[in-house]
Amino acid sequence: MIEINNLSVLYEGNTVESLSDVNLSLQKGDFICVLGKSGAGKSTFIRCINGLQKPTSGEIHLNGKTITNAGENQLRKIRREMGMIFQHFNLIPRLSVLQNVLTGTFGYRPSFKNLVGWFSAEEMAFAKSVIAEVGLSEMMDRRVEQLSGGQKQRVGIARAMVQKPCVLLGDEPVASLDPGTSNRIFTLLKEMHERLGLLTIINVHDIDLAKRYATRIIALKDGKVIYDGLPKDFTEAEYQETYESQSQEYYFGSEI
Ligand SMILES: Nc1ncnc2c1ncn2[C@@H]1O[C@H](COP(=O)(O)OP(=O)(O)OP(=O)(O)O)[C@@H](O)[C@H]1O
Repeated sequence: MIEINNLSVLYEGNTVESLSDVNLSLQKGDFICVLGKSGAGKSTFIRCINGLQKPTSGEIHLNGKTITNAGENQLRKIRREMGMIFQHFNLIPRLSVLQNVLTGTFGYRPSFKNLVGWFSAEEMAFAKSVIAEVGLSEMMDRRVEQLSGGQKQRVGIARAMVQKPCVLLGDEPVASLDPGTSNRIFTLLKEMHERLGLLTIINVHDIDLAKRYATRIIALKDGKVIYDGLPKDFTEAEYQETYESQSQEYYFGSEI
């Protein structure tokens, strides 16, 4: 589904690459958690996949279409297929839940319709059904600035789902949320992932979440892939290599 060949990124002014010769084949059905310590290249990786960051060299293909050298028009079409959720939600605070979710349809609409804010009955009905799926039907008309962090991320997920994506990308989507809320958001993401047969790729700092929900873990270190495999095989040795420190479990035993 997504093929990544020899991907490297050297930001202007840097002497060290932020991604270095990354080669991966990512398949429909993979629920991938990308791990790595701060600065390892996780955000750069996600930003390359959705075309926000041009690589210095290498290519990314989504279902045969090249993302990395696509022009604006082509990129817009490709981006429709990729829903994205963010750490800080990237919602419009003064707009309602429904209005925010409807912005997810913009990639499919002629721009004059976006300007006048006209939505078809079908678009409205679909947006409302997705809002129901994320459990926010009661709050449809509430401004998002009045919601909790977990509720805001549910709006973010609904906005991504309204795009009818085949790929869901998340750049630290639970980093601002408490552990219980993070778990509920991951449960929702996994349910959507399975029901819609997505490829899901999420950057996360929480190794427990990755081990509980991912079907595949990719670990980055200094811009290189140092682990690509099953969560169960990501053990203390892999943890230490990724984070250059020992896990809490190692210090306290497996009872914590
Ligand atoms: N726009 C930029 N210009 C220059 N260097 C950058 C830029 N964006 C990121 N970098 C550098 O690239 C490296 C990887 O950054 P990136 O944000 O991808 O890491 P990360 O793993 O997502 O980190 P974090 O977990 O802290 O978000 C870092 O050394 C960072 O300083």
